[in-house]
Amino acid sequence: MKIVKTIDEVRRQVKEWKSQGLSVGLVPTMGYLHEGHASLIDASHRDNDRTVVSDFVNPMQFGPTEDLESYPRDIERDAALVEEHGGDIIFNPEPSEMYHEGFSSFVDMDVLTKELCGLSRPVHFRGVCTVVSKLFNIVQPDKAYFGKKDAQQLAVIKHMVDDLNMDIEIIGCPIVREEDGLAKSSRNTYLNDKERKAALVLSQAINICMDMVRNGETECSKITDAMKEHINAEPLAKIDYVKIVDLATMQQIPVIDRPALCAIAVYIGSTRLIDNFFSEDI
Ligand SMILES: Nc1ncnc2c1ncn2[C@@H]1O[C@H](COP(=O)(O)OP(=O)(O)OP(=O)(O)O)[C@@H](O)[C@H]1O
Ligand SMILES: CC(C)(CO)[C@@H](O)C(=O)[O-]
Ligand code: BAL
Repeated sequence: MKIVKTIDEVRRQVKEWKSQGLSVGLVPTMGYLHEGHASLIDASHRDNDRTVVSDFVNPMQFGPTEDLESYPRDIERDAALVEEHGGDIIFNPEPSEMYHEGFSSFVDMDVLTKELCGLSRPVHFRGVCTVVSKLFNIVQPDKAYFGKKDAQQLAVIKHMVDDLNMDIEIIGCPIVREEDGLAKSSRNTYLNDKERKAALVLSQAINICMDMVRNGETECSKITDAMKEHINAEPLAKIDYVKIVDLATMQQIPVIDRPALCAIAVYIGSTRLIDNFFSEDI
C-alpha cells in the first residue's frame, strides 16, 4: 500500500494497472477514516482488482466560517486502515497539487444543490462537484463508491455523471452506525461527552420517521413535525433542517408518493451533523 502525493504518480500507476487489464475502484474521502469509510473500501476491494482511496480535505467545499482548519487529519492512521481493508493506494495531495496557481475552472449544478445542505452551505456542492470531477479525471476509475450518509452528495454525483456523460459507475453504500445508532462521521470527534449523548436525537428522529412510514403514514408534515418535536426536546440540539424530498430532484414534497429521502441536519453545540433515510430502503 502506497501513499501517493502527486497526480502524475497516480496516473502512472493506474495506466500500468489498466495496461494489465485490471479494473479500478475509487473511494473519495476527506480522511480521518472510520468504519463508514472502511465499508466503502471493502465494497471497492470486492468489486475491483485495484482500489484507490483519495484522502484530501478539499478547501473548495468549505464556506468561509466552516471548519476547514480544525477538520481532523491523521494520514498514518488512515494508511493503516486502507491497507487493512485491501486498498492499494492512498492519494493524499497537498491543496497546491489539486489547485495550481491560476486555477479557475469549476463544475456546478442547479436544482439538486439548491435544497437541504446546499441551502445552508451555498458553496459546498460546487466544491464537491469540482473536486470529484478532478478525481475522476485523475484516476479514471471503473466504479466510484459514496456513502448514503451524505445522501444529497450521492444524488448530486450520480446526476453529474449522467449530465456530463462520465463513464463511471457510482455505487451508493449503506450508512454505518455506532452501536447506539449515531451515524459514524469524522465530525463526531468534535463532540464532548454530553454532546455525544445529545447527538442520539438524530438517529432517534430518523427512527421516528421510519416507524411512521412503516405504519403507512405518507403526509410529510406529520412526519417532520414528530421528528422536530423530538429533536427540539434536547436542549443541546438546534435544527438546521428536517425535510422530506423527492429523491430524484431533492425538492420538498407534501406526500410520500414516490421514492423519497428524509434528510436532517442538526447542530449539537457547534457541531453540524447529518442523517437520513431513503423511503426505498424500508
Ligand atoms: N457512517 C457512514 N456510513 C457510510 N458511508 C459513510 C459514513 N460516513 C462517511 N461515509 C462516506 O465516506 C465518504 C467520505 O466522507 P467523509 O470523508 O466526508 O467522511 P465523514 O465521516 O462523512 O466526514 P464528515 O464528518 O465530514 O461528514 C463519503 O462518501 C461519505 O458518505
Ligand atoms: C466526496 C468528497 C471526498 C469530496 O471532497 C467529500 O465531500 C466527502 O468526503 O464526502
Ligand atoms: N462528507 C461531506 C464532506 C463535508 O461535509 O464537507
